[in-house]
Amino acid sequence: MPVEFYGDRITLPDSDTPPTKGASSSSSQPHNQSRRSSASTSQAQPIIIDSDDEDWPVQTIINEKAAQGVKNEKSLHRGRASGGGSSRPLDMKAKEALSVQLRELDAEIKSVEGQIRPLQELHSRLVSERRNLEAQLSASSHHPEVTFPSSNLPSRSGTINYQTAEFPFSPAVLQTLKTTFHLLSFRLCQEGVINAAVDNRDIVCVMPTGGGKSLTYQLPAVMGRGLTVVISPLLALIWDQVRALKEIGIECVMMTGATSTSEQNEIYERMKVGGTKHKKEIRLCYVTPEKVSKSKRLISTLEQVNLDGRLRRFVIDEAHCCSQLGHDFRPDYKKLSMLKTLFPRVPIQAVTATLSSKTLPDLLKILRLGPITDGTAAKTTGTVFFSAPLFRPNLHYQVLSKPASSKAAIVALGEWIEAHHPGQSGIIYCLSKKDAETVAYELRTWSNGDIKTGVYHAGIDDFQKERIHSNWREGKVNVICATIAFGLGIDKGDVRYMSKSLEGYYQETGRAGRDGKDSDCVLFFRGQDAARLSSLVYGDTDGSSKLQEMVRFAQDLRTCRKVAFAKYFSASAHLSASAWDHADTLSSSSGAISTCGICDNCRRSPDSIVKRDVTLETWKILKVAQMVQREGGRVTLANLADLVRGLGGGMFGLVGGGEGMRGKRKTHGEKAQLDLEEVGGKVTLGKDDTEALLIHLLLLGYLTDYAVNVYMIASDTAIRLTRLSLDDIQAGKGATVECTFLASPTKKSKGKGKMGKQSAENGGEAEEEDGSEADGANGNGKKRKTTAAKSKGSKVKGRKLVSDEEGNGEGGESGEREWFDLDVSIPDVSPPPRATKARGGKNSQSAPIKPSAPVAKETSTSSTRNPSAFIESDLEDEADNLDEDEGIDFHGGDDGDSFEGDSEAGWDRIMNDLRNSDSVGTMSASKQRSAARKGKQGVVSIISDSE
Ligand SMILES: Nc1ncnc2c1ncn2[C@@H]1O[C@H](COP(=O)(O)OP(=O)(O)OP(=O)(O)O)[C@@H](O)[C@H]1O
Repeated sequence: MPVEFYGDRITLPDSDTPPTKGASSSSSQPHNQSRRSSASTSQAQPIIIDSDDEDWPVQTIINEKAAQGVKNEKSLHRGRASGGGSSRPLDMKAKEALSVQLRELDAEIKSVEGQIRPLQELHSRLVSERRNLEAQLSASSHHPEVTFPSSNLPSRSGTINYQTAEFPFSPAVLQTLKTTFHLLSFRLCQEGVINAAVDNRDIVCVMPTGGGKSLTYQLPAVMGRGLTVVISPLLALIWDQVRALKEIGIECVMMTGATSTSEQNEIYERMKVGGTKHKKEIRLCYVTPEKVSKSKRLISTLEQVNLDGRLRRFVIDEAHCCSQLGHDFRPDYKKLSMLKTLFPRVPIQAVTATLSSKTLPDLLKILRLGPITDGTAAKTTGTVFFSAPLFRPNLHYQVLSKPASSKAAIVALGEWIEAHHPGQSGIIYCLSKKDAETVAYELRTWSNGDIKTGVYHAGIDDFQKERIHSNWREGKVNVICATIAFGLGIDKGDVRYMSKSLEGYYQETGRAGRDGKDSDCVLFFRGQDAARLSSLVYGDTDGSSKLQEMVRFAQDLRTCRKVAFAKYFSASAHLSASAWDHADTLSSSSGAISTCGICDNCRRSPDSIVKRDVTLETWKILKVAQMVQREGGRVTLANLADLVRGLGGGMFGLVGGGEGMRGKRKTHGEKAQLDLEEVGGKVTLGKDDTEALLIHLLLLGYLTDYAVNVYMIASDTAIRLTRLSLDDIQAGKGATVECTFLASPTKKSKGKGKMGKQSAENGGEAEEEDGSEADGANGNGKKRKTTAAKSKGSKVKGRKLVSDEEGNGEGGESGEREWFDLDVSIPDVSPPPRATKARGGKNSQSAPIKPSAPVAKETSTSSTRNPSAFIESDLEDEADNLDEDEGIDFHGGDDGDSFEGDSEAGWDRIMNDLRNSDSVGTMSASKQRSAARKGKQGVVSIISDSE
């Protein structure tokens, strides 16, 4: 009679009485009797052990007779002797007796383990031998349905070059590529990785996003018998891959939290049995890391498959998620270290596109992999390492300046899409779920429905996600407005258009141009975004430093984007800078890298940017920041930009309880006023340039931020300049600070004289600091002229421009502001805004981009290039990131412009539309409440609802 053991209870399944917790048996029989009968009569019957698996009952089958019967019997007797199962408090003697029994049991378990181990080893050896024999047989019969041995003998040097087609199994590999995957040739290091996989090696493979990593494990998986388990982080990725594999007739399954119990039962059964006459063997099983770490049933099934010699390989996709040092750490990935412990002989293949030098050793340690060995000269032991050029020459990177107002940003976005990729596929990555929803709605409204948008983020339920995903695939939706939840793994060939980190940005842009055709990756960026992003990365390991690099990338008007990526990712020889150019592996340590010739900075006209001496402006900014600090105030980046430019009457907010320089205690919400004459007058840079300079000073370390990186203060470094007087600075004393700005065509046409000693330089590094600490004159011995003096003429001209173009010709502050907002130029690839749709807003700001010669490869025009793109967008002002409930002072958006969603009616309209729309996802209830609350309060403040 079978006995079921439910955790701490034993029941007789055919008993009438259901088992009750704590009781040894639910039957009327005495415990002893039931247990004895179970032990004595259930030979060769399974004991079913329930586990704590969350999703379904877990059953580990143990053959009582073969393995544990005697031991179980013993332990049952022990339990009986000690009154196990009783809830009576135990006296000292009984406790001691139990402890003794426990120790005995431990000793016995240890001894049994000792006996099992040699058997397990023997089993693995036999399985391996069997594979060898099978392979030899297959080599002679040329039958592709086999597994392959490590049959490529090392060369004389004792190493193996996997990147060749000289293996006994190479013909079968090529045949599978063509007949099963319908592909003609390999890309990048695919062939090497596949060879190493067929050779049963542990592998780490770093290939660019969209480079074709999937094939490197899918192809070996369909050669020969056995099951390959792919651990992948995202449902969207899993759906996509399983769908694609099924389309080409490969037996694959997925097991996620959404898989029903009956489906799972069937899958487990099929896994255990392998191939039968009626059902083909499952070749690939996709699971989430959560499933692996939580499901004992899955693990026990895999153990059985392994014992049967059919567990071929574990693939860990997006393997960088294992490491806390990576940009996307996931705790369940870390638990994958158990794989090598439980399945020491099953090879592991870790694949990723973004693996930094710091992450690689950590990854090896977590996955318990051996030291790496180069795939082109691999030792016979260790983990074979492959990497491929990480730069994809079909991706055209571009950073566009995001207009200050949300509405203008939508207009810029919409115009860009319609100009370059009308009616085609794209993804707009947004910073938060709310952003994604708002952008989707606004874009669709702005375009009168021409741009069909959909929303995809973690708050959308699985059913809707699937629907949006398939609508997008079928072209019913052109543009998905998404958070990174839509990012990893989405494989739609014709995505053309588009963070918190460059790794994330690289991943996101990797969705574009996966069919190999030219595509655009556009980052809409504004300095204020940095503050908003800062609060989102707060708490992330290295979050701030990663964000700094992202901001540096976005601000950089000179460095080739490919070089910038390479610099960032190439901190070690493992991922050398040249890895962006060549299919190098570990052996490469050369730092040489060519420019891409196709990004905005490569194509930028040399005279469209100017490098200016901004030491005086820097001094003023730092002085103002110090004055605000001394007064007990606090300013955001936008506030500080306004303050130094003399806007808002020099007012700034104070923190409650502080004591200002006038010795008076401040009340929360109180404001103070700044006298800019104390610092020699205002900074006369335009709004955008001032913001750019503030970010530049943040990157140089003169300014720093605090309170979740929202407020700006002068750093300790600031003293290098602020210790000097205005006269000293004007006399050219102290360090020189330079910054590169976009040049306006208007200013340029007025001649270099107006720029003073500003120089327009092309190429080389972006902004740099002279670094001279000498208190004497500048290097050129001349006095430092102020930008104010230099640009005075232009300023007046600017006001006139405003007057001419917008008919509001007012001077003063707003005139200045408008003039600087006119300090923009539309990339000459853009068409003029459409006159038919009376849409407000300014055009996106960018230096004129003209194809510059020589260009590495011919760049397509918008008409010939595959028409769609990948856009990174954040449409909220930094104030939007703050919650008024947090008691943080802020001064609202500096443009006074807000979404319609800021009013209750506006939100209602958005939500109704979102609900009724076929192409746009719905908004969560919490968001609705939040929106309504904000509407009532009339405050431009939106709770950050990031992923
Ligand atoms: N050898 C090849 N020839 C032609 N197309 C290929 C080849 N290998 C892969 N592809 C195609 O390239 C696209 C991207 O491949 P895949 O999804 O494997 O990329 P990936 O490296 O996993 O990207 P990601 O890291 O972004 O998930 C797919 O559409 C795939 O069919």
